[in-house]
Amino acid sequence: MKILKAREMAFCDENSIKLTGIPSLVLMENAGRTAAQIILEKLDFQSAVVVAGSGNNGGDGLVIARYLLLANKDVKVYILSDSTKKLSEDNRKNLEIFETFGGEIKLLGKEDKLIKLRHDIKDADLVIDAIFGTGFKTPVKGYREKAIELINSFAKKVIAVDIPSGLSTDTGKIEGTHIKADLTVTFAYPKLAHILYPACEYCGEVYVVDISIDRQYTKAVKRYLLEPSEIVLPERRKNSHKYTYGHLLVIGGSVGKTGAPIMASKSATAAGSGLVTAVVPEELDPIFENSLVEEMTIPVDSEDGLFGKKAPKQIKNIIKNGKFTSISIGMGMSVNEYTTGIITEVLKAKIPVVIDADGLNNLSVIDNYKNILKKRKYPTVLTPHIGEMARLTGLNTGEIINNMEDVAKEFSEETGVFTVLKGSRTVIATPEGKIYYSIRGNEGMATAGTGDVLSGILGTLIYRIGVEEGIKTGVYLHGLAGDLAAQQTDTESLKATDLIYSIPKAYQLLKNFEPKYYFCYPVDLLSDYLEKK
Ligand SMILES: NC(=O)C1=CN([C@@H]2O[C@H](COP(=O)(O)OP(=O)(O)OC[C@H]3O[C@@H](n4cnc5c(N)ncnc54)[C@H](O)[C@@H]3O)[C@@H](O)[C@H]2O)[C@@H](O)CC1
Ligand SMILES: [K+]
Repeated sequence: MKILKAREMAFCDENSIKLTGIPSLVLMENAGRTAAQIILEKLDFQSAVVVAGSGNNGGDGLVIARYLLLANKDVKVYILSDSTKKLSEDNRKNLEIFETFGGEIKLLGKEDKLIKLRHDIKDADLVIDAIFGTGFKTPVKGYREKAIELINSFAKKVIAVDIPSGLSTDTGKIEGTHIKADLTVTFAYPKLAHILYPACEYCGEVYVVDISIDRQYTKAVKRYLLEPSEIVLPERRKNSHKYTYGHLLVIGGSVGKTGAPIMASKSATAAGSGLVTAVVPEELDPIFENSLVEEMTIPVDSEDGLFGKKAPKQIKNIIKNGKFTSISIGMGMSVNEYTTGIITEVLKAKIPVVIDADGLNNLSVIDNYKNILKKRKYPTVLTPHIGEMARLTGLNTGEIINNMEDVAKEFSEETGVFTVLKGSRTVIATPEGKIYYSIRGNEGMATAGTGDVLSGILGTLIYRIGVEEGIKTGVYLHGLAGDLAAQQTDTESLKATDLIYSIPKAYQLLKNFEPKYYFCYPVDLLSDYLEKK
């Protein structure tokens, strides 16, 4: 499913109304009725206060209020405006319909009625926040801000219509007072604020409902949420052998950092590589031999436990003479002139390459590395975290954190590589400008080695199912393995090897996943599966 920005949603709404001919009141009716249905289904309550703004979000709130009234709930409606003349046309129309159905509204256009609002919020089982939606412009001030504060302080449960009021649709940033919701019902598509941290933490569980907008008007949007129903899985054929499933070359390791390539190699086997070979510094080979059972090693020249002078040429020959199907390089390889030479050789390989960790640090010290990437004719995947991206681009970490999507997109478009920019919400950018987000993963994965696990998974899957699908599935599988591992332990104690052991279960969950939602579905389609321990 796509993830939209406010203007992309508005463009789609406007064109659906103008060109497809669906009346705006029908869209609003669909939005409000389906939201009411979710509220009635999910929550046990008798009384509700609807706090509505003057725009179309408020109009949705009035439709919800009508359906709650029809369901025999006690409904009180506050409109945050001093005059019905200031309401949007569809809002006013729904206000009139609500009154015709016997509903009562209170106009709250200045601070004088806040005490009454506070009293009603305290009395009610839940509050419906329909103050601002996608038309919100920060900041919120005056009595509206106070109303939001009252809701946050006294409501037993808060349901946000479209987006918690006070959050900006297009970013994860928090810029002022905003609603803290327990549940959000949004329309047609999720928006960035529902997905990105920290804003998404204030949305509660997010449901997306279809309101009959015409989706042809979002064709230009190339930003997607990875979904279990769309994930492509590798397949095993009965009549096959290990070479059918690829031979991944893992290159990495140095004294003190042997675990990194070991975890990448083991993850590759768990992700379905037919064969895995780790190229490692010779002096450390016994350590690798000891830990890697199913995986092979090729020791190359080393000095003081680091890749040595002859290593680049040896690796060049290994790649040339072996029948490898992809390479994952960088984990724990350290940075010196020889390792830089190794990266240069690897970039000449005529197979897909995943570069992570020190591989990226080596890359960033190569003059003109962007040109080398641009000229490379075979798929390249870079998996930087924010610090590595800062070294690659020269941007400071703050600039990257605040513009993850744009930074990844520009980098991929400029260099022709696939970028997996890792963070609390990993962003994938393709050379053609597509963006993918995954909502899988958790804070427990902010621990050493989880990146090495991702390198091994990606190295395997970009061969098994193609580069773009391999990255999408790999990132999702990695996050899901983390979520499953977190259920077995505590997020404090989660460790990278737990992820490797959870890969089989993650595969099974994805293989057995059956989408059962139409018109209305949670953003996290696996939430039911993951809650069950
Ligand atoms: N046809 C459509 O476009 C549809 C829109 N829908 C709803 O309409 C919403 C968007 O409606 P609107 O564009 O009318 O915008 P909103 O209802 O989100 O809010 C805009 C209103 O609030 C005011 N406002 C914005 N920021 C403010 C601030 N900081 N302080 C005080 N006032 C502020 C604006 O002047 C305007 O009156 C969506 O979120 C959704 O809930 C749905 O009904 C589905 C159909
Ligand atoms: K809202």
